[in-house]
Amino acid sequence: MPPAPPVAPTTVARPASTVRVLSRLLTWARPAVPRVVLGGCTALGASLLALAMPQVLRVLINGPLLTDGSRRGVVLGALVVLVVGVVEAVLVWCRRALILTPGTGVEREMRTSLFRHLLDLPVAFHDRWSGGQLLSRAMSDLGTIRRWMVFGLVMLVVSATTVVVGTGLMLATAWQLGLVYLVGAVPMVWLSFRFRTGYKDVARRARDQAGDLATTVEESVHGIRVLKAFGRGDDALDDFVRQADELRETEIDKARTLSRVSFALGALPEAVLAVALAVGVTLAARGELSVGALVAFFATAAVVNGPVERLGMLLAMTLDARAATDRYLQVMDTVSTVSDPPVPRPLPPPGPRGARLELDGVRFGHPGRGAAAVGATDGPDVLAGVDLVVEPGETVALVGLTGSGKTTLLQLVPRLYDVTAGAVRVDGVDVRDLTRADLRRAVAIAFEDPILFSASVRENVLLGVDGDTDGDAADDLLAQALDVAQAGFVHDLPQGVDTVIGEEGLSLSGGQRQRVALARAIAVRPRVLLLDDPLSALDVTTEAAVTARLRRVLTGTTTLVVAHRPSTVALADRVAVLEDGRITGVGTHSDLLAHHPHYRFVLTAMQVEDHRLDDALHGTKVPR
Ligand SMILES: Nc1ncnc2c1ncn2[C@@H]1O[C@H](COP(=O)(O)OP(=O)(O)OP(=O)(O)O)[C@@H](O)[C@H]1O
Repeated sequence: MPPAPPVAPTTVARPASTVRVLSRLLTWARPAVPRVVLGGCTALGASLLALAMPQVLRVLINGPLLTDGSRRGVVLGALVVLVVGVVEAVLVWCRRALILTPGTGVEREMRTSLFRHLLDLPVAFHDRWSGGQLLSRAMSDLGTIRRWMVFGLVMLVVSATTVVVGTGLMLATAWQLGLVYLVGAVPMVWLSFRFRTGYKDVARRARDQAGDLATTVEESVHGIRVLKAFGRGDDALDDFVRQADELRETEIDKARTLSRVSFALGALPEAVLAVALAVGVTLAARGELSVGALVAFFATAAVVNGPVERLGMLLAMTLDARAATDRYLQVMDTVSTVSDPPVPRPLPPPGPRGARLELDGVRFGHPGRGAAAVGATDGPDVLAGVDLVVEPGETVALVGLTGSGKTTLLQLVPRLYDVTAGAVRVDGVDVRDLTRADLRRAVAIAFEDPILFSASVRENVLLGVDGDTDGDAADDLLAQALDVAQAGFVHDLPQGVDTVIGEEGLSLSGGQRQRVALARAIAVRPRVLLLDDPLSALDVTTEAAVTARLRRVLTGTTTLVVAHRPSTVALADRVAVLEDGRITGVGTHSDLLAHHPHYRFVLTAMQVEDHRLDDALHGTKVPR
């Protein structure tokens, strides 16, 4: 069963007012403003023309119709109505044509900015944010913002203006009836205000729950093999249904809140008009109001009532857009703590034997899940003062018990995380003083769990190689990297190195994926190669062959390798023991074996694990 998705952490204090939040969309929407404003003007023009119609009616009724019965006047009036109607239709079409394209442009721009920012944010951010929450921000939240921008915003402005102008016209046409309408508007304004407060929170809750649901789908699909293998499909379904029910409840809550206000905004104007009708007819009967004015008042009220009834729906769209914008800005406002220095330092020219790697008093603790800020280090120190030097061209194996921090230490070198104290230096330069591009050209890492992309073997292996490397040089790098990583099997794939190896390389075996991932690190020809037990899925013979080739070919590379097996340790020049967050011993395998009790303990644990795997493979009972 997939773990419950974490609640997305809040990373910045968010502005409270809806106008302020939505106005920040201008950062991306600025190029679209002229067309949106023009579209809004045409929509407003159409709406004002609709309001003009009753005035034409009034003139017609009070003039040619009721007084002299002139046919010419009636025909003229009818022509005016026709022209006004046609112009109104043209204006509505213009609004749609003007606003459609810029809306999609803004959505695209915002989506690209979000993706760029996600790529820039440090691993610590991605540790704490679930994929579904980010996916729902990139897709449905941005869709909501686009719809609001091209329809909700424009129609809200147009409707509000129509209501104000229309009420003014009603007052001018028949002030007594206008006053009745104004009195009726007071509860409508109050209701709208109450609606705003209630709907805002529920709109945000629905979006967060939709993000959690997306996370559950993503995790379940990702872990489908585990769910099936352990027969936990029903549990996963139960979990999904529970979350889907929660979301449904929230959506119903939203719909109820909206329908209450929509009902009130639909019924109240009608009730007010009923009162106005009674008053109006009485006044007309007494001769205090002309029939033309009475008809014009009600025709205007009919035009105004449409926007009033729509106000609830438009307010709901606005509050949905606010919730979506809040969620979008929550990510965009997160400042990347791992960034390039203002004045970067260059690396000295590479030496013939690789770089000197130095860890000096390095401390680091993973920020706890749900921490308030990416840079927060409220977790305990995993590394509590690591001192280690790997000389140029040297291969050092890093050993320690499970969870001692070996992977964490490796990840500090290419700045996947930044140290909280101390420094990591490559050829004497603090990695934080280098641009990330320079650093990642100098340092390459191969992980134990190799992530391959849905692309050809060639693209996967050359991922870290400079894009402007010419074709032949890239082919050489590819061939050599595949050779060193003993990944010759790729030539037997249907299209050789051009075979697309499927989503995350799932069509390859674990050992094959590891070798392609290792080739990817080697192809960079880095000064420092970091291997996080990247050969764990290989048999001992292939591992020995790979390591021997590595040592022969990568003479200009300094290697730090996390070792989980005695066979990996044996291939290193020196071994460093990580214990309680510190390096407590560095030396050759035999030195440490003789003098370092913790090393002996770790090695014994490795051997037991190795035998257990071996026995398991050969069907022998494993003593515990
Ligand atoms: N992303 C993370 N967020 C929070 N804690 C983490 C994270 N990654 C690792 N840890 C914690 O840091 C500690 C060190 O983990 P690390 O993976 O570095 O150990 P390791 O020595 O490589 O373990 P192993 O030998 O099992 O691979 C562990 O207690 C682990 O739970």
